[in-house]
Amino acid sequence: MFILKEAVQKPAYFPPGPPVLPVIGNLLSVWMNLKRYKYHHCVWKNWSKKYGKILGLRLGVVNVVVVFGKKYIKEVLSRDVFDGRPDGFFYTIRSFGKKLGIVFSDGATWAKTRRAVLKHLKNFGYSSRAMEANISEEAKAIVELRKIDAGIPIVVNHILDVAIVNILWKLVAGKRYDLNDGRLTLLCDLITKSFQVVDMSGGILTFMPYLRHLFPKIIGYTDLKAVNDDVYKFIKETIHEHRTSLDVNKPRDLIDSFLIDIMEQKDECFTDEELQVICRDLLEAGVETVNNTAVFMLLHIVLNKDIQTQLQAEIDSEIENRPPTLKDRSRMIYTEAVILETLRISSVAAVGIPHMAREDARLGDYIIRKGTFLLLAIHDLHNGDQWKNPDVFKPERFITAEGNLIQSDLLMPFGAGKRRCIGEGLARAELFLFLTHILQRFNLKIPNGDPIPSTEPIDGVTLSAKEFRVIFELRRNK
Ligand code: HEM
Repeated sequence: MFILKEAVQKPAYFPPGPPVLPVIGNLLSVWMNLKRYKYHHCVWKNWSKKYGKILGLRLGVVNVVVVFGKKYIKEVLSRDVFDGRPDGFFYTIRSFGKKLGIVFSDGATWAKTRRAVLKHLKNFGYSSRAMEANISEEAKAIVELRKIDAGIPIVVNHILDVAIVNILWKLVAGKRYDLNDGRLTLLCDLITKSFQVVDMSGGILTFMPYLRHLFPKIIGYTDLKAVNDDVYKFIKETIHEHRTSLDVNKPRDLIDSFLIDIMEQKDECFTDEELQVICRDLLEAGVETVNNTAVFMLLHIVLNKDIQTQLQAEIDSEIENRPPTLKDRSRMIYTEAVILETLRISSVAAVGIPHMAREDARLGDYIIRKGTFLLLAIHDLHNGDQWKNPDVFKPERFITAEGNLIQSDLLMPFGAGKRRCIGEGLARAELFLFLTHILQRFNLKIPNGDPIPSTEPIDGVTLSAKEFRVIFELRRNK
């Protein structure tokens, strides 16, 4: 086979990486290494052992750099020159072929959109007591539903996702769905499926987009298109309902407020398409991440009986039988440590969300050319040798000898800098309230005869847990 070390000329000072082939670059080696290492983030990690903390890849015709270690990850996250988002087909197919919304846009339009979305979310209760009440209402609904099937084994991977949509959708669209709502459940399943066919680098669809005409199913195009059609049908209907009942003097939620911005032409970037992509960004970024983390959290708890017992002891002594509140967090160090340990060991955003160099810039000893995609090795930062026994789920690593919580700067599940996740506060509040509500009422058990569930994730845009069953057994006197 024709493999030459520098068969394709890499730019001067490009970080070192595996040999590249003409046209496809490293794509063949990625594919072959995936067979061995199973996960994209493990392939990058293995190469970084040989080539260093700033790993240079050529995927198809795109330069991709994977950045390892706290120092360089922080540097990328804090410098404006690296705060772009990739242009590839995978990223823009979800937004009408353009850079719209918050997650995959950049420059001045992104900054304006991010500001406007945060302002509107706050106006409707984001980060307030109303949001807490909203999360608690959903946590109670989850508990009520589990009481019905208490004692019966159930697959837990999707028992939370409609509740998570509801919490966001109340702010975005002023709406709540029944936790068994058929359409919402299907929509969540479709989003999950589409997240599992591609990884965050955008896969073949970004690097060789023309292959979608030849192998649409294999490279994930069929699933992405299906999710596009269904998600936008749902969003367009929701926006239409809002438009037909809009009172410009009484905006009810984010969609109403944005429709008013569009009517008043406050800015040329406020368009109907922009609003649709914002809704999609919030739905996808805010549901899959929280659901996957919460499911991993339940998995670690069901696998570690001692941890479950300690959590329940803390809940019983600090909360007793009243509903949990966010105020309880400051006293519930062990519960908070379990959440941090889950965010560490099961880092669902394994390489963050890709950044892009907006100009040529130096990073370490290398020049990162304008347009280079930057993936951040967050999973490795959270699971590397810098942690003692990183493969062991041990909440105590986040607790000092005096019993205080440790905020480690090696833990960056939500990114950092200007593009830091806008949902961090919401996600942390959801994880706390879901966990405390559930363990206050139930013991979680693996059904007799079921295999011990694996903590090995499913690869994808975000990592997710493989399907497993749990019995929710009502606690005595609860
Ligand atoms: C455990 C849950 C979550 C995790 C682990 C997570 C993680 C992340 C990460 C790593 C980024 C990229 C930061 C960067 O580019 O440097 C991000 C961005 C983002 N997240 Fe989250 N997230 C979570 C929950 C949420 C929620 C609940 C929302 C909904 C409000 C949300 C909305 C967003 C948005 C809109 C962005 C894009 C920000 C931008 O590009 O300016 N996320 N998140």
